Amino acid sequence: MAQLIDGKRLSNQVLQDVACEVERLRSEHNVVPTLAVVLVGEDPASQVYVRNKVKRAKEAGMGSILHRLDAGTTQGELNRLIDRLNHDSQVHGILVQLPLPSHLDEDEVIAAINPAKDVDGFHPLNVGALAAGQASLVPCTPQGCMIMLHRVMPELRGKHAVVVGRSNIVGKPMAALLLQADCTVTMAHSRTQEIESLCRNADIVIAAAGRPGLVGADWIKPGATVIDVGINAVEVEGTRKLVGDVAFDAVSRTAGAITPVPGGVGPMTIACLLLNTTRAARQQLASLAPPRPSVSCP
Ligand SMILES: Nc1nc2c(c(=O)[nH]1)N[C@@H](CN(C=O)c1ccc(C(=O)N[C@@H](CCC(=O)O)C(=O)O)cc1)CN2
Repeated sequence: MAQLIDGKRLSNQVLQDVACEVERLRSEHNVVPTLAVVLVGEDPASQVYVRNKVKRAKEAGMGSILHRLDAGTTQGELNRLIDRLNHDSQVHGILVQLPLPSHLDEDEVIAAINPAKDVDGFHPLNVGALAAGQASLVPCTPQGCMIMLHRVMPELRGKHAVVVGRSNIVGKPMAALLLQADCTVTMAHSRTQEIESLCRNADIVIAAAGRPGLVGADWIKPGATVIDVGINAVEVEGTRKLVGDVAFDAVSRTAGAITPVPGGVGPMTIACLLLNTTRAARQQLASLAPPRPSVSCP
């Protein structure tokens, strides 16, 4: 049976580190890292995620401000709120919960966020920096996946990883992070041919396609590590249930290690969001500090 990678437990460890860093920023610099969360509309899943983000931020001693806007909010109104948050020195991180109602342009909203406060790591400047292997704010879900992977595979160098799914939020940044860790990376998607045999050759499979139970036991090499990013609500015998993109029971009998859904990648996403907020606060503090003299004074 595969080793279970417990996202709930690991995320609590990350959140403890976040709480320590929050306390350091407060006691040493009188700064309370603060996250502004923007939710537009009434999407039920988004409301749960946003509530959890605000709750975890408070538990870690951070500031959090929730901006709930109604579903009819215009692009101009949303852009003006982002502009206000960009210029608010008490706000260190800005997150706009996705998806937005269809009349709003997500790309325009993301591009309007100050890249230094873009704790989702979705701004084109942060995306480009990650692709170029430069320091940046890294998207939360892939960052959480890397923490989980490192727990069971301390040495990633030379490992063959297949990422199933090519979204901007998960697939693409995930591939960039695996490349940075010296993995050999294959990206697979709905048009990929022979996807099963590609995965069967992989040491690591990241399932992020958004298709319940897509990855079966016959896709997985014995002993491989499987990270399930899918969070799909399905009805089983009249009851709503959350399942991943991986057929968990079957794959657990083949894989070496596997993440569950729920209790896997989801909690890590929120923990990494708060980690990014402390990093953004620290970075903003450093950019305010007077420059140090480059030569020593006599
Ligand atoms: N601005 C963003 N929007 C969205 C992101 C994101 O990273 N930034 N990711 C997803 C949703 N998401 C975070 O926002 C998210 C999804 C799921 C979970 C989570 O903890 N899930 C639990 C189950 C929760 C439940 O019972 O419904 C789990 O997997 O155990 C956290 C965050 C899309 N939008």
